[in-house]
Amino acid sequence: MEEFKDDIELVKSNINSYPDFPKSGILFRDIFSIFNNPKAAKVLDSVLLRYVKKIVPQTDVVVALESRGFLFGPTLALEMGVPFVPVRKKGKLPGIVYQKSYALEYGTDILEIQASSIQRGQKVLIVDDLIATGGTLEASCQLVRQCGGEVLQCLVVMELQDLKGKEKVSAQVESFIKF
Ligand SMILES: O=P(O)(O)OC[C@H]1O[C@H](OP(=O)(O)OP(=O)(O)O)[C@H](O)[C@@H]1O
Ligand SMILES: Nc1ncnc2[nH]cnc12
Repeated sequence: MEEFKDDIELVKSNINSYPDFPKSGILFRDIFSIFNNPKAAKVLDSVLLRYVKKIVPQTDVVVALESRGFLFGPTLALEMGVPFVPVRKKGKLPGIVYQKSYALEYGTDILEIQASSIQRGQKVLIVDDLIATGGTLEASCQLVRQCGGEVLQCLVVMELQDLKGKEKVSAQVESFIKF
């Protein structure tokens, strides 16, 4: 991670934080603010790609999580030349789906994946903007495995360390920015 330090500092300085959103007591870290500064967005894209090429080059499939994971997953998959697969909230994906209920920092929900989206044995990188309690990533790991995929690693831009979300996830989780 040392080689990305300066780039990460630039990205971090472009993340806006909002107290008491969407609920009282939550300090909301807004990933969209990075995209107000094209330089910061480009730097982040480059950090993600360099990291993946170096650490998990064997990735067969990139999975990203609705909705903020979609800011990074499809681009990364295109750049790596591998398929992109979405995990979405309940009722949005057509065809046969697997589903998993989960809890997150400010509520509960159900996630789904298309059953035929991953081939047995494929190595999967899961991408999202942020880990808070880890509920979303853990549900996604379980969905990928239900499809027959092997979770190589979860990669997030931000980690809310106090919530200890990594402890809930049954795969390695890497984050660039710690709050
Ligand atoms: O670690 P957790 O406690 O599970 O929380 C992290 C998740 O919460 C946010 O998504 P959210 O469900 O708010 O959906 P959105 O991306 O559609 O806004 C965020 O983008 C992560 O996916
Ligand atoms: N504090 C937070 N900021 C942004 N997204 C989140 N998802 C869960 N907790 C969050």
